[in-house]
Amino acid sequence: MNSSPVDPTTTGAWAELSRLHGELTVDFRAWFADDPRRAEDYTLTAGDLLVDLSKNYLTPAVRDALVRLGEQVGLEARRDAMYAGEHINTTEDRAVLHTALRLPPTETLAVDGVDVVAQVHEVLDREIAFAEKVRSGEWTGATGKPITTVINIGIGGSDLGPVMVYEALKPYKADRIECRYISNIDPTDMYEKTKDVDPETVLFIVASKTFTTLETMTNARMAKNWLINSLENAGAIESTVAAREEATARHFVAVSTALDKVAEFGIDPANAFGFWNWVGGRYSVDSAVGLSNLIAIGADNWRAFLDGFHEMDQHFATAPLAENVPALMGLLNVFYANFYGAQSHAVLPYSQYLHRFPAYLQQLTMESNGKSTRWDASAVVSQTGEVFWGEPGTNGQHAFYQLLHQGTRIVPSDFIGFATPAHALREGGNDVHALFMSNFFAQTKALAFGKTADEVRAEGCDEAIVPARVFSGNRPTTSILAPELSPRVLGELIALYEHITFTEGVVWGINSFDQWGVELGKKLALQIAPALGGDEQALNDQDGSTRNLIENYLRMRKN
Ligand SMILES: O=P(O)(O)OC[C@H]1O[C@](O)(CO)[C@@H](O)[C@@H]1O
Repeated sequence: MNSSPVDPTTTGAWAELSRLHGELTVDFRAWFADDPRRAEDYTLTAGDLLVDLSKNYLTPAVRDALVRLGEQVGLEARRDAMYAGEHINTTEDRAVLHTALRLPPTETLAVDGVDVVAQVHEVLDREIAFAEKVRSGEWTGATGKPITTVINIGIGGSDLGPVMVYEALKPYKADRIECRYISNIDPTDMYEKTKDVDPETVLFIVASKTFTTLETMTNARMAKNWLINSLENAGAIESTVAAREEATARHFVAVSTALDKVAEFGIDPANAFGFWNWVGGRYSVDSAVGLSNLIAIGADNWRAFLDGFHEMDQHFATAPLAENVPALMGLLNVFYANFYGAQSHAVLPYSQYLHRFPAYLQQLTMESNGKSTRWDASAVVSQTGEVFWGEPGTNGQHAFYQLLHQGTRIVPSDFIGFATPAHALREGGNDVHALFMSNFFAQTKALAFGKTADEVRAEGCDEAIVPARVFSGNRPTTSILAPELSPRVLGELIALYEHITFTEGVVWGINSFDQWGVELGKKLALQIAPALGGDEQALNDQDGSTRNLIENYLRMRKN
């Protein structure tokens, strides 16, 4: 399975797409007028998601060619290899099995001789038991008070997923529990998140796959000092080693694949929740990394969340490519990136609760596919990766949509909306959610169909500014609609983008599961840190620009 990837540019499908790209005149007005069934024909479902692809550069011939591209690069075989636990993460010689995190307990999946489903459910059951104790108040801090604040300390995949899910599922969370997230090594993050916290009722979750990440371990040590000092200064615990150990055990738990390092940190192994090296950090929110979310929303909602992932996993595994939503969306992204020169992709959730979804997707997509090397170590043969970005509607409309509507670049955009809001407020007799969703539909309509010069003129516009008020239209969007933003639907959405990312990676021949590109900066930071502490040699070892910057930094610094 890890033999050289197919060079996509040599496939018949690529040649066909190239030909179609050259011939195709995208004209959504004409395409919809000529084909009354277009909307239906290109609207698919996956789980609870209705996905309207009709405002994309799809014709029957393009769709066929995209499907053939998937076939010719071996998308289905590689997907099956991933699901079966083959070591498709070549540079780390690992299986890639986030899909096993959501398999029902009735399934089995032997990987390297071990049933991973049994392992997953053993940890899940322990997590659920722990979360229920915290939620019920049975789990108390060192002074006997129930936990009211959960602070997750982690970064990257050990933070972005949990924050995003916490924000997205706030309507499902227990009232008496608040979760906070400390990720940045900027000490102000720690300061702001702890300054008003009662140390007697806080629980820290140290989440780190490796348990070596500089930011997380530094913040975890700071949190431990803060906790012990705060409790001692308040006279809440004795100033003894035993009291400190007891306080650490009551107020700290860990999530990691490196349980030996968790014990070294002083966290009771009984309060550590493991996962496995076959779960990539950015694919880990549905592992124990989501413990803060499980505590917030409870076991039933958490199971529904996992069911949503599984539903999408099954769709990706079984739907024919022509109806396979993640596969088609991934293949379309390749079409835009490689044939239309699209460099970025907007994700525009029409839900304030999804305000961290684009940030979460940035790590998922860009850490996965921002690569120049293929899985057999050869150089890539086409542009790879897309810059994912976005903000919730309607905020984005008043910020960057100008570029989407009238800019010179093509920015394929995914609109995500929900039929029923968590809070159906009204204003002046109006249903505000309906007003909100009217904007969703209006934007996708405007992007697709634009406004001609004649239409502008018909409004009596001064001829001199007609060109500035023309909208070209023909800007591609995908509309994703779901009944409501429930735990299950959120699981489906996350898995959808995981599989879109995978699909793109397979076409480009990329190992989407390593992240060597983040290593160099991490190492250099460790070499540079002594220079900021006054080490002359370390300063002199730097290049001219870095040395100059550090000298200026030291001059400006007040303390
Ligand atoms: O969970 P860990 O091991 O602390 O790693 C945090 C993050 O750091 C990275 O390794 C690199 O940024 C991410 O892939 C990962 O999600």
